[in-house]
Amino acid sequence: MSEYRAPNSDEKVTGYIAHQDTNWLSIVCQNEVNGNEMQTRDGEWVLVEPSPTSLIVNVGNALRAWTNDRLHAPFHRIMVSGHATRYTCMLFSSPNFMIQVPNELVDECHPPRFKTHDNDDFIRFCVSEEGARHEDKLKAFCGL
Ligand SMILES: O=C(O)CCC(=O)C(=O)O
Ligand SMILES: [Fe+2]
Repeated sequence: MSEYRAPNSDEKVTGYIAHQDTNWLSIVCQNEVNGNEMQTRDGEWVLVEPSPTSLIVNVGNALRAWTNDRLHAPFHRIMVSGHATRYTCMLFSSPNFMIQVPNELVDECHPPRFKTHDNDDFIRFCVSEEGARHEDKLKAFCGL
């Protein structure tokens, strides 16, 4: 669970800086207080506004690697404003095994994008000083 305190102002403040998830999939349920913004491939920030009965399902870098970059792991950030505290409940699924691009996803138009790697090593890289220096941590860690 996460709690994002209400800033009690109309101005948007950062609750969580822009990042890509390291895992396979993230499933997020929020208490009807918006704040999750996703970046499109064109660099535009879009507010995610799920219905009260919807969940946000987000692709992380592990699934991006396994699909040879075909699934996009969007940068996202949490921006909050107003007087309501935002709560989210999240489920992260994270593979703790080797990630190898399947042959079926490699062809002339889609050359291999990532070296076979242990996802635990990738997570360690993400939280290291070296990892912190890179915006696209997956590419920096195992990009081809
Ligand atoms: O609170 C949210 O909507 C998502 C939080 C998030 O992006 C994360 O914990 O990785
Ligand atoms: Fe996230």
